[in-house]
Amino acid sequence: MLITIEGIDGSGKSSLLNGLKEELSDLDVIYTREPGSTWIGEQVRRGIAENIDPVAEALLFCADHAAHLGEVIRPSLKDNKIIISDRYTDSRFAYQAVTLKKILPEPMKWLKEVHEGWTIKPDRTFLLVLPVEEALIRLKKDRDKPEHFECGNVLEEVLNNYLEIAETDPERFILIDALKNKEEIIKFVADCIRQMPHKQKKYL
Ligand SMILES: Nc1ncnc2c1ncn2[C@@H]1O[C@H](COP(=O)(O)OP(=O)(O)O)[C@@H](O)[C@H]1O
Ligand SMILES: Cc1cn([C@H]2C[C@H](O)[C@@H](COP(=O)(O)OP(=O)(O)O)O2)c(=O)[nH]c1=O
Repeated sequence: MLITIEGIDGSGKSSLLNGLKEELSDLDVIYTREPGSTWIGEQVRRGIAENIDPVAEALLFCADHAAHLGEVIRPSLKDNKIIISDRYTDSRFAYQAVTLKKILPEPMKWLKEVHEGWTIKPDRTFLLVLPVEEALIRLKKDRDKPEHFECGNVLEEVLNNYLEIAETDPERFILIDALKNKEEIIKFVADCIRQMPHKQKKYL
């Protein structure tokens, strides 16, 4: 079972994941993230830090996703594990549709085509919905957070993309009001995960 957590920078994804580790400690869960912790993930972070060409950056994120699928997602699904990923494909759809906007005529269409045929769709996605101004306040408090997208306008567009994507797939998405307190959010998501039917599926 593949569960993903999405939202703009500072929306509380890492906090939620950490909380779930405790709340779901009796379950055998694989926690993972994109960009990943492999050498490709390191190159993605380097690309972000050095503000590289947006197409190069988008393709690095895709390469990282391919490695993530090969190294973590597919093997864990084969073992019938519960996987919870901090960011996944929707991050590309939400963020790169903005960064590629001035380069490609239809970035979202391009991004969907690039992923077609090899990615694996999550069973459930929790989207933390937080107003950009609150995210910026939270991020300012965290000095160690990347500042790549700490520009309100970009995050505003990213948030809108997320909401549009969620609208097209209401069965997969659960929207969370990220203004609620951490404990309440963690408890709600943990309960949702416990209630999900965990059936054996066949994956490539
Ligand atoms: N529900 C919440 N209410 C208030 N502050 C929060 C909440 N969730 C997270 N935070 C704080 O906001 C900041 C960013 O949270 P974080 O989990 O790192 O977000 P992300 O991983 O999405 O960037 C951290 O200082 C965190 O403690
Ligand atoms: C996975 C992914 C992340 N990103 C961006 C979102 C973040 O600004 C940055 C780093 O991600 P991350 O380390 O998850 O940052 P945060 O914890 O603040 O959300 O990379 C993309 O633009 N596209 C992607 O496909």
